[in-house]
Amino acid sequence: MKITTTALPGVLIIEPKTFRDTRGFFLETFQSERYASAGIDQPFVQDNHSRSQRGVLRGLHFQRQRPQGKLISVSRGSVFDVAVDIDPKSATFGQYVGIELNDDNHLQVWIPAGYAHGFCVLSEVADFHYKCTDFYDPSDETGIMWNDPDINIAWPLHSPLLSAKDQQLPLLRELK
Ligand SMILES: Cc1cn([C@H]2C[C@H](O)[C@@H](COP(=O)(O)OP(=O)(O)O[C@H]3O[C@H](C)C(=O)[C@H](O)[C@H]3O)O2)c(=O)[nH]c1=O
Repeated sequence: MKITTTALPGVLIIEPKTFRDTRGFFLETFQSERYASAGIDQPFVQDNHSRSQRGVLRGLHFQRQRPQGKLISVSRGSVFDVAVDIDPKSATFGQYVGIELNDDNHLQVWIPAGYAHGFCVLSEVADFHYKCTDFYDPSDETGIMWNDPDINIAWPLHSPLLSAKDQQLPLLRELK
């Protein structure tokens, strides 16, 4: 397993060891001791799976009182995954990292609690999986606009398919 740090504190890119043979491939998508040795040692309490069509963008979301750490992977298709530093006390406040995760590179991203997260779909369909360190609480969910000019994310698409909720998210500068 190869771990790469990013410009955002604690956000890691993980490349699990993939075993390929004439049948296909095998990889361990999570192993508690190995991931704990990389600093991913908070217990996971919920696994999520979303499927989206090409052009969908989900995000940018975060949780206010019970922020979730997320271990993200893609089992089908390709997405551009983004984490944004929304902590005004952070030296990297307002900065983001973005990376393509797909069913060929098998890359994963660890996003600690406290970051905003979103992704857009680059393939006909994408199956998106993430392990969370806290439970879902709809009353605790909020977010920021995908195309916030102060963050200026270089999304690889221009007119995403957004949920009604995501079309009305505030800008980072508007957060209280
Ligand atoms: C997130 C979530 C949603 N739901 C239900 C609530 C809605 O009826 C339906 C779709 O929810 P939503 O539109 O909020 O799903 P996404 O837009 O994929 O939200 C997620 O998108 C970005 C990428 C994230 O990182 C967050 O985990 C999360 O905000 O699933 C649940 O029952 N449990 C959950 O944990």
